[in-house]
Amino acid sequence: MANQRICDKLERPLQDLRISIMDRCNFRCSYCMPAEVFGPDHAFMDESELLSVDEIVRTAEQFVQLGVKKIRITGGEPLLRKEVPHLIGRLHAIEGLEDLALTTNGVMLPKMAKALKAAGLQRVNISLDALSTETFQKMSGRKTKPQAVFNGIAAAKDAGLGVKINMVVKRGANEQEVIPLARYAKELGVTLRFIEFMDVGQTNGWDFSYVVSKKELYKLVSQIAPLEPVNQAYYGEVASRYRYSGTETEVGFISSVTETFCQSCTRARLSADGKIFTCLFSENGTDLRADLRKGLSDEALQRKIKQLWEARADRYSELRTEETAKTRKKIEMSYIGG
Ligand SMILES: Nc1nc2c(ncn2[C@@H]2O[C@H](COP(=O)(O)OP(=O)(O)OP(=O)(O)O)[C@@H](O)[C@H]2O)c(=O)[nH]1
Ligand SMILES: C[S@@+](CC[C@H](N)C(=O)[O-])C[C@H]1O[C@@H](n2cnc3c(N)ncnc32)[C@H](O)[C@@H]1O
Ligand code: SF4
Ligand code: SF4
Repeated sequence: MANQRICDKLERPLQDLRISIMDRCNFRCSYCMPAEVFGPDHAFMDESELLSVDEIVRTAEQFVQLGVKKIRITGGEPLLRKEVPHLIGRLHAIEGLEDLALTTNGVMLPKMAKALKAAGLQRVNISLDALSTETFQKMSGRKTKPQAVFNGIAAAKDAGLGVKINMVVKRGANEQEVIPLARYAKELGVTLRFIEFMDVGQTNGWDFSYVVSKKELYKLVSQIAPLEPVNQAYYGEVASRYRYSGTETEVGFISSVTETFCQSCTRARLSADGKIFTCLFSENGTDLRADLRKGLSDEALQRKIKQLWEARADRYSELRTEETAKTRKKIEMSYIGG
C-alpha cells in the first residue's frame, strides 16, 4: 500500500518520528537531567517497561505507512541500549523510510560507530557544550572529559556517518565557549548548531534570562567570518542554516524560544515506554504499548495514530510566556526524547 499523507488541524503533515529508546543517561546535564533531581534514587523505567526492538519496529512501520520519512533515535542516551545496531538494521529495512539518524552525547561512539554505520545508520548529531574540561564537566554533571566526545566525533566521521554537533547555550554557564566551539567545528568541517536553552520539563530551573538568543549567537559567530543563509534541507527543518562565506561549512541556530518554528512542525515523538506525544511540551502522551502487547492489528494501530495526529493543534513555543514556562506541567526531555 502506498504511504499516506496525513495533516493535523494546522495543516502540518506527519513527516518525522523521534523515538526515545532509553530514559537513562550517563550524563547529568544541568539543563536536562540535573544531578540534584536525577540522583541515585531516581526511579527510571524497568526493562519490562521499555518497548522491545520488535515493538519499536512495529510502531515505526505504522508511522511510515502514515507518511513518516525520517526517524531519529534519541533518549536519554540511546547508545546505552546494547541492541541499537540491531534496532537500526531493522528500521533501515522499512520501505519508504528516507532518513535514519541518531542523537547522542557521543561517549559510546568509539565503540559503536562502525556497527551503527554497517547496520544502516546515515548520520549522528552529537551534543557538545564546551571544549574546556571545567565547563564541559559543569554542563554534563559528570567527570567525563570532553576528549571522550572528541573521540566520538572522530569515530563517527571515520565510520562514514554524517556528523553534526549540537550545543545548548546557557547564559552564565557556557556562552564563553561559543567562539572556541565554532572554530573547532569549522576546522573539522562539521556543522555546529546552537540550541537556545528551553523550558523543557519541570526541573531545569529555566528562566528567560538564561536564554542566549539566536540574534546574539549570530553576532558572536559572525566575528569568525561573515555568514550567508543556506536553504533548508527539508520542510520543517528545525535549524535555520548559514555557511561561512566562501566555504561549505555550515552553522545552524535552533531558536525555539526567540524565533519559533511550530508553524511547520511535522514531528511526533514516541517515548521509551511506548507513549506518543504530539509536542515536546505535551502534558500527556497516548499509550500504544498496551495495544501492542494485547495484539491490536496494524490497521487499528494506524487508525489510532491517525486520529491523534488529525486532532493535533500543538504550538507550545508560539504560546510560551514566563507564566507557562513556570506553571505548565511538562514531561522531562530525557523521557519524551529530546
Ligand atoms: N521546541 C522544539 N525543539 C526541537 C524540536 N525538535 C528538535 N528540537 C530541538 O532541536 C535540538 C536538536 O535536534 P536534533 O536531535 O539534532 O534533531 P534535528 O534538529 O531534527 O536534526 P536534523 O535532522 O539534523 O536537522 C533538540 O535537541 C531540541 O532541543 C521541536 O519539535 N520543538
Ligand atoms: C535529550 S538529549 C538526548 C540525546 C543525547 N543524550 C544527547 O544529549 O544528544 C537530545 C538533545 O536535547 C538537547 N536538550 C536537552 N535539554 C535541553 C534544553 N533544556 N534546552 C535545549 N535543548 C536541550 C540536548 O542538548 C541534546 O542535543
Ligand atoms: S542532554 Fe542528553 S546527555 Fe545530557 S543529560 Fe540529557 S539525555 Fe543525557
Ligand atoms: S513546541 Fe511543540 S509544536 Fe512547537 S515546534 Fe516544538 S514540538 Fe513542535
